[in-house]
Amino acid sequence: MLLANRRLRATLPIIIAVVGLGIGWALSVGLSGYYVFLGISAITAIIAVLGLGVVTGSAGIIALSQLTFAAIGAWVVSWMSYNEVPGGFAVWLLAGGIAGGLAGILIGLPALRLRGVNLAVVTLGFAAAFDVMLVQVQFPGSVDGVAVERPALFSSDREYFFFAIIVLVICALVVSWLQRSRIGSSWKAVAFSERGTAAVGQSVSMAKLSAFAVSAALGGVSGGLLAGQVQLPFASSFSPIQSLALYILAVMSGAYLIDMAIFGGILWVLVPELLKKWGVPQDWGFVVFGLLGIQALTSGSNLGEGIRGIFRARTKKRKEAESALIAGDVGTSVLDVFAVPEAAEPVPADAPPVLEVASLGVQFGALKALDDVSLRVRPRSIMGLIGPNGAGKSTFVDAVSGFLPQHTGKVLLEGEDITHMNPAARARHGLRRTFQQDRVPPQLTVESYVHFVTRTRIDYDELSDALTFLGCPSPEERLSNVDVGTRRLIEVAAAVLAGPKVLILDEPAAGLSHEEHLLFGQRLSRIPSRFDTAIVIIEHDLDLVRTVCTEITVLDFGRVLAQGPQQEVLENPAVIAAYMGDAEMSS
Ligand SMILES: Nc1ncnc2c1ncn2[C@@H]1O[C@H](COP(=O)(O)OP(=O)(O)OP(=O)(O)O)[C@@H](O)[C@H]1O
Repeated sequence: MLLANRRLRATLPIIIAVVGLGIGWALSVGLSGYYVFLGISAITAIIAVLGLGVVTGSAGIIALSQLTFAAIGAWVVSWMSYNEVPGGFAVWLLAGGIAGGLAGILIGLPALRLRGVNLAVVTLGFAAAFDVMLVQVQFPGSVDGVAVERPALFSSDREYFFFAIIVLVICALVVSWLQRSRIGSSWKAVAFSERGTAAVGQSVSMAKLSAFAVSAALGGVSGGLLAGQVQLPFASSFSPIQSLALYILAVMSGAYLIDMAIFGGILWVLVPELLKKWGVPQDWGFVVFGLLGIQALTSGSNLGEGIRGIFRARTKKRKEAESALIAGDVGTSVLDVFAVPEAAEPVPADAPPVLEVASLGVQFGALKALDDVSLRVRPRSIMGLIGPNGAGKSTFVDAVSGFLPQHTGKVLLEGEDITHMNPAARARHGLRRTFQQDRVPPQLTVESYVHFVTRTRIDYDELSDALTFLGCPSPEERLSNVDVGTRRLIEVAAAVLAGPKVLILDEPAAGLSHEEHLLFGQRLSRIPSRFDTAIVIIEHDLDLVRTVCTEITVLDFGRVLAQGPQQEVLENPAVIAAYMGDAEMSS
């Protein structure tokens, strides 16, 4: 049943594409001439909105120049048609898309440094500047009235409508595939947390630039298609105000969902048409889109999420009822379910450390947050890093994982100096970390998140076993449906499954109940031998530290107060004094 569902989900885009083509063909022969024209306009808008769904909806980047990329695509197609470049319309369209994509990368470069309003200003400024230039330069052929040549097989309006449907289906399939791929996950991750993205070895710049490139390429294709539709394109079709309205439409509809991008593109054509029918100037359409956008931004949701929320709530209720029935039959301990074999060889006592930190120092202004901190982590060991609030534990994790490059001292991973690597490179080398705050992008499913973090596809059964062992929900579960405590467990599970040499966990059990804490401890203590991973855990709950840690390092005021085997450290009078007043210490 599960397998059948998974297969259906994998082939669903193809089935929908075939059905879409069928409907498109039926519409191309059934609609009257004017509606065919409107249909083509809707398709060009849908493709542009699909692009915005990638850059804004998925990657969370404000981009207000989508129709400028469309203008670039239209210009390239017009120029190639005017100069009779061999290959025909399909090749010109592809070239228009590539030109749009390249322009997107250029405009995306500032996005690596800018955010929010500043980025909005840059993209809108680019749109305005290009608009002025376009009015001067004009589209090739527009002055002497040389029309863009449509594809030979699709030269009539009806045929061109079907051609546009084919292009839309291809674009939607590509977007659907990208959204499900690791690169699509990186867009959603970067929208949620740049630090979280870098911590799993994904370049933040690459995630942002690829989103810009794909989005702008779709803009280019949309413009190229429009050039073939109108055959004599004009600058007024690509004005910055229209880009702005299209952006609002994408935000309002939730255009990272393909069906909602289609809905948004249809609205783009439908609203002005209705206004025209009612005798209202069509420009009032922008006001309508603006109001819908304000509603979406103030409510913090969009139409697509709203509709899906209703369906998900129903499915959740049904699943809860089903699992309540099944729960009575389960007798096996979750700890027994896991099938991954134990790592074979025990670690020799004189094995070199897998992580060595030497004389680490971090200064914030006058404050020495870390001062000459050194530690060595043995392979497959669990080291507890403890200390009072403000002792420097999180600063230590940030420095070791590369998020505080201004630190002094050295970090060696299996003897290799990684001090000068950025966080993503350190992660790829096998030093992974989790965060005190939730950094798990809620738009993903558990499976796609694990795929994103591990950078590889894990066999479904193996993944399910590992998730069960770590107390996580099933691979299909959406992260937006689980509570923060569980999301943090999933973060740990994914990091473990990435097979790091060293995994640093920053208060991983925060948000769990006391019983869950203890169960988590039991699970955690089995990870090093099963996954051949060493763990450094920051934890305030000394019960958990006692349960899982073989070695402990205590930080106080940024310095190492004590270090060594668990019992020895916890009985150290200086450590007890540092924790004085902390009831947990004496328990
Ligand atoms: N970005 C920063 N700028 C200035 N001071 C900072 C910064 N980050 C941390 N500090 C200071 O550095 C010291 C160490 O902070 P850190 O968060 O590492 O402690 P911690 O041991 O993790 O505390 P907690 O257990 O409360 O998380 C604190 O005095 C903190 O105020």
